[in-house]
Amino acid sequence: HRHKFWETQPVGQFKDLTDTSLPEGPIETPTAISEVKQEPYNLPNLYEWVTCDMNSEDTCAEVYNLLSNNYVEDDENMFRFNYSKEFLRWALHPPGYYKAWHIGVRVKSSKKLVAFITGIPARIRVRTDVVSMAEVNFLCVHKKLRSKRLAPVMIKEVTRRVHLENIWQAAYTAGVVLPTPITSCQYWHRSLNPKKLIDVGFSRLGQRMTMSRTLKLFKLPDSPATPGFRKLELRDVPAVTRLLRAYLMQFVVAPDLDELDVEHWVLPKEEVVDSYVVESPEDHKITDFCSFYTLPSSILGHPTHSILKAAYSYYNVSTKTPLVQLMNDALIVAKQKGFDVFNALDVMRNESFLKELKYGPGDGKLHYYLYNYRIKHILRPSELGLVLL
Ligand SMILES: COc1cccc(CC(=N)NC(=O)c2cccnc2OC2CCNCC2)c1
Repeated sequence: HRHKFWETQPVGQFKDLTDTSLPEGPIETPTAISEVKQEPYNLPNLYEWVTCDMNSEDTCAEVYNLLSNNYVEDDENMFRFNYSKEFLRWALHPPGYYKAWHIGVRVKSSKKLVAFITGIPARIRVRTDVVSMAEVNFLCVHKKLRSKRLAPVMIKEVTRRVHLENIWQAAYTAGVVLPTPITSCQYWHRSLNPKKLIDVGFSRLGQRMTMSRTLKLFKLPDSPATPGFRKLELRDVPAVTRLLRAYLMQFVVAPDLDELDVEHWVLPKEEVVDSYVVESPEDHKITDFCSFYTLPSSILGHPTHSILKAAYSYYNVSTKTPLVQLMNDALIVAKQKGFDVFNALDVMRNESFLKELKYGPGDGKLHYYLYNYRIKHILRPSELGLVLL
């Protein structure tokens, strides 16, 4: 009824939540690859599958335009994610990626791209179990093709192609509740450019607050406070990998990142991802690290502003600098770079700095899911060490 499709899938079902006899781990056992459906699922007649080569400028532009006009909007339909082409190429080309997992649907006659879904390979640890998974993302169906039940067949097709690579689990997020979240995170926003945020309706002037009082409230210093705070460089990757691996061990679910992963995911990339280290002035050791990714949103129907420049907290590790000070330095450099807002989920240890750094709660939740992997108890957001793009 409500979840006609998801009730047919190997995911935690709501009815099983109370059945504590069910073991933690894979729900269905892997099959031989020869057992996996060899041909693509059937699409409605007018449409055909296409593999999207994101290294092709034309294809990347088609994907960009589809997402820019049809991807996720906020609950009030005032903003829509506007992932850049550079960001999409970065997000979809991590070490070991499969081009076949970048799946499009075209109209046979016009060749117009009308739907998209992607997977990338990732090693995700669940407690002590490191599992090869697909991170599924960017599911998008053109606004004019909604309710044609295209999403279920796209999910089945990406699952089939993931199975063909002998991978049987996946991780994904959604703004809606599906069977069954492993955790549900609250998102928070820290104003950097409060005047613009109020102009475009992202924020409202607090009660008993004037604009000048609001500007003062969110004002930040011109430069970071922490001595040794600097941009991450290639030479820092081994040290940051050690720092990050040790830090992520405390969480129940977290990526198992090696140096190549860290180099791909956190080496600074203009307008895509920014990352900073704290190099101790005494002994030049890397003691802390913070990072955020660039995900602008289109502002729908505003007369003078068209883009909201948003930074999203990514991975942050503090071993010497207090996390709150490290994250305030992240706000300072984000403001210097012209971001309007800095977003964070209440995952990992983020709860410890959100209120102190004047984040306000967002009006929605981001739910995390595992495919074909049952966990015994729903996690607290602070037990989650995984940030998806
Ligand atoms: C401000 O523009 C928006 C445009 C579309 C949706 C939303 C609300 C929203 N759904 N936000 C999030 O999902 C979110 C809030 C904080 C941190 N990460 C987030 O989502 C990330 C991770 C999941 N994939 C999308 C980006 C806001």
